[in-house]
Amino acid sequence: MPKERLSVVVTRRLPDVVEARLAELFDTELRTDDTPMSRDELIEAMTQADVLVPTITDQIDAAMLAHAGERVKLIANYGAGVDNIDVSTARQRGILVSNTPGVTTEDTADMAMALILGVTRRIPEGLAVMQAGRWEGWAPTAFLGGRVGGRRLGILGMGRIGQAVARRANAFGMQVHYHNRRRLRPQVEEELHATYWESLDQMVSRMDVISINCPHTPSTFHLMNARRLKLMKPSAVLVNTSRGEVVDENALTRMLRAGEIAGAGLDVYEHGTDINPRLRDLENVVLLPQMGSATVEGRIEMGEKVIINIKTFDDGHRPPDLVVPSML
Ligand SMILES: O=CC(=O)O
Repeated sequence: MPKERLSVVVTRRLPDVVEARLAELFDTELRTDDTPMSRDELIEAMTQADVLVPTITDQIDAAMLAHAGERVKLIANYGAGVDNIDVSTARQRGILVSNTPGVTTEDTADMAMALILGVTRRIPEGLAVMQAGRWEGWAPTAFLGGRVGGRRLGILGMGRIGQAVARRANAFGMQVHYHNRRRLRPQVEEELHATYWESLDQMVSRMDVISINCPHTPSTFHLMNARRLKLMKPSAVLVNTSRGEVVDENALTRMLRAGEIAGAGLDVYEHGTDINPRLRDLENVVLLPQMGSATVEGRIEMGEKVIINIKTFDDGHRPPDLVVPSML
């Protein structure tokens, strides 16, 4: 008897090629409109399918997993960060969780660098002047930013993305420093010309630019709290392409407004789209709508990862990108 096809529910629209391949391989229910599923729809999907493919904006908490019943066996997250899923509870209930690491590393690092350049070289201010037709020509003292080369960059979280940011920063002549739970191997440190700081406080107080590249976990929530933000030099800039929850957004906003920090480049926010309105009208801030991993290539590769994880599971093996609580 032929094996029954695995049933898969996808919570959001994905790139066409990814949806087509999912539909070819599995008994797949695709989303027809590009709105997020409600809490009830997510629970229902888990009661009806073997595999749920959520995205990073679908919150899957313990209560939902408790309502999900016995059906769902794998949550194949379309995204590298899994802070949207209660991985420990899933594990306890025998549900596997996989993610899509690696494929968005370079794109996200590009965006971190773009934000560093955007803030220090005042790109949005220049763009706004051009778009308003207010440019009065070159002037020796107009739009003066800071030179990126020679600045000290402190990378908070030296995983794949942090290291990719370090490589770019080296190419721009920045001095690379980092703080991480684990120190890199000496050879990798040397390759990246990166100086390790055991004390995050000390690193923060000495850097010109801080780039946040750690995941959001209970231990990184508000790692950049008001006290630590106050340690930053008044001339320093903060860039975040990771998760908004790592930074106390209200404290950051207050300090930016008071001129206690020179600028910020943000791609992520503590409360999703509910951004502190006092951040929006600041000139020394570059705000992006969480587009760090938004490349055509990256989003297709994320889909390929999801498919490989499901297919491997379907074949009776351990999905290659299994997330276990001890990793978090
Ligand atoms: O933010 C994007 C991701 O976690 O993949």
